[in-house]
Amino acid sequence: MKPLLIDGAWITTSHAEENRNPSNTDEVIGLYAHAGRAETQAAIEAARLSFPAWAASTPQFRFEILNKVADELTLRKSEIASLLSREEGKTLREGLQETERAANIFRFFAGECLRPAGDLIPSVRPDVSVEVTREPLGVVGIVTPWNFPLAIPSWKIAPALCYGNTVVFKPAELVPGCAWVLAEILHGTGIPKGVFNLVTGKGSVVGNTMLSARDVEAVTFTGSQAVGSLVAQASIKHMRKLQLEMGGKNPLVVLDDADLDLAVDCAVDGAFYSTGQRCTASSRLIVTEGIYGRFIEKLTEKCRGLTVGDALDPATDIGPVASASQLATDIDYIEIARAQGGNLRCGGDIVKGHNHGYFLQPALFTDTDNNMRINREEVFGPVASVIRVRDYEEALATSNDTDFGLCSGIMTTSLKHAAHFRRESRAGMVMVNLPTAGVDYHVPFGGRKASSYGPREQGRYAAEFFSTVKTSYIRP
Ligand SMILES: NC(=O)C1=CN([C@@H]2O[C@H](COP(=O)(O)OP(=O)(O)OC[C@H]3O[C@@H](n4cnc5c(N)ncnc54)[C@H](OP(=O)(O)O)[C@@H]3O)[C@@H](O)[C@H]2O)C=CC1
Ligand SMILES: O=C(O)CCC(=O)C(=O)O
Repeated sequence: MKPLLIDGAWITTSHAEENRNPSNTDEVIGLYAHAGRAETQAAIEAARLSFPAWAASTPQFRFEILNKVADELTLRKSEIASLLSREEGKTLREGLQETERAANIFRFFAGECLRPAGDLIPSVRPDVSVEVTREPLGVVGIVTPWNFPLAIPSWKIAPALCYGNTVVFKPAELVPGCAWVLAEILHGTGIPKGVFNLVTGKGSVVGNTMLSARDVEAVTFTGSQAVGSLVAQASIKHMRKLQLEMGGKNPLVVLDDADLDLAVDCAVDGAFYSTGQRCTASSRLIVTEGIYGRFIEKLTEKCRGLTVGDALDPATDIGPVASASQLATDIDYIEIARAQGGNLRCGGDIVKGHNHGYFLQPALFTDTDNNMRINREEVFGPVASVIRVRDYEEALATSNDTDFGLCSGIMTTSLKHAAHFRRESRAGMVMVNLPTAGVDYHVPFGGRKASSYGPREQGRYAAEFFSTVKTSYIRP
């Protein structure tokens, strides 16, 4: 059994669960301890007790710890990427990219430990100066989803530790393996005991215990809207600092003047790579009349050419869906879209001959309108739909007509339209002539409306969530 990490010690439990490879469900990857209430409370207590010393540690010490994690992730990237692909179903190429991204995130925040923070401001009063400093929050609870089992934990754990907080980390039940490797690496750096704690287990047990604990000063969560709102309700009782990253229904607008090949490539990448299981996925393709026919033809041809298969097979373009329940959700939405009048142009079938994995041929719908459920609700699978519009104005209005606001994109050679879209799109991130998915690791990440709540993640903006500001008035 792979144990929990609490207060610097590996702890086994009376209950453990196995995880399996979604490319081949006969393959058991490992057996992982499931924490109960008592273990979760012990992890929170360890994080509370270790906080003062970690908060007071030198930036150089924290820099060295985070840098060692980056080095180790880089050194072990092939092994870790292969585990990621076996556990979550991303292709090996995508697994390697995610592992490199995690290493870069730790390296970035190692550097952040050493960068100046704060301001010295003259007061409006004579002989007084104002010093604005940043301080850590305390114990931070980290709750993550399964779709980026290494990168999302990294972009929460690295800044939490960088700014002097201690951590209790609860990964998604589906992907304990990547979380465990991250814990093993952190432990191996010589990080003081209790500063980083791993509690694998159920959201309803570990997550709930974390949310009801007074000593958890802040919670950062990525996952579904349904669980996000539970996290918010539980946290508000404690007036706890909160950061939520939830779903998206991201539009990719394709205008008449777009480079056709580039538009098709970006649509395929954004909609279907990583099996469409990205909150930044381009699930709504909004296409103007003049390019519609040519775009659909090329896109359909390209979709038909995608190879769905085992995540570790180098010939695979699209790995399996991550779980049986996600596959059932995808199939449900395909049926709903059909029933509401969508035309299933290609894909949408379970791939034959792969009985031991969750393989779905990417589904492309045409003849949909923005009011259909397929265009209003997040599917989180390899399912995309095309909405035909008259012109740029209708495309912009349609792209903004959504409850979500994570990411948006436009394919055009018109500087005027690109600039207007960048300004008027009501999303946290805007892409011009790029897929909506696939973001940099050193710049702010997050959205608007139902997609996100609280300060942005990643880059220097992460300081807004993971630290608090103190304003001191000083008369010598
Ligand atoms: N905007 C974004 O950045 C992203 C959004 N998502 C969204 O996440 C969804 C898929 O991820 P998924 O992991 O299934 O999402 P969930 O919301 O089901 O789970 C996210 C995390 O919350 C935990 N959790 C579940 N119940 C509770 C609870 N009562 N209290 C505290 N924690 C709990 C889960 O644990 P357990 O696994 O044990 O249930 C998991 O660790 C998609 O629908 C997508 O919309 C995903 C990735 C990124
Ligand atoms: O598109 C990306 O690079 C990031 C996506 C993401 O964070 C997510 O799907 O959870």
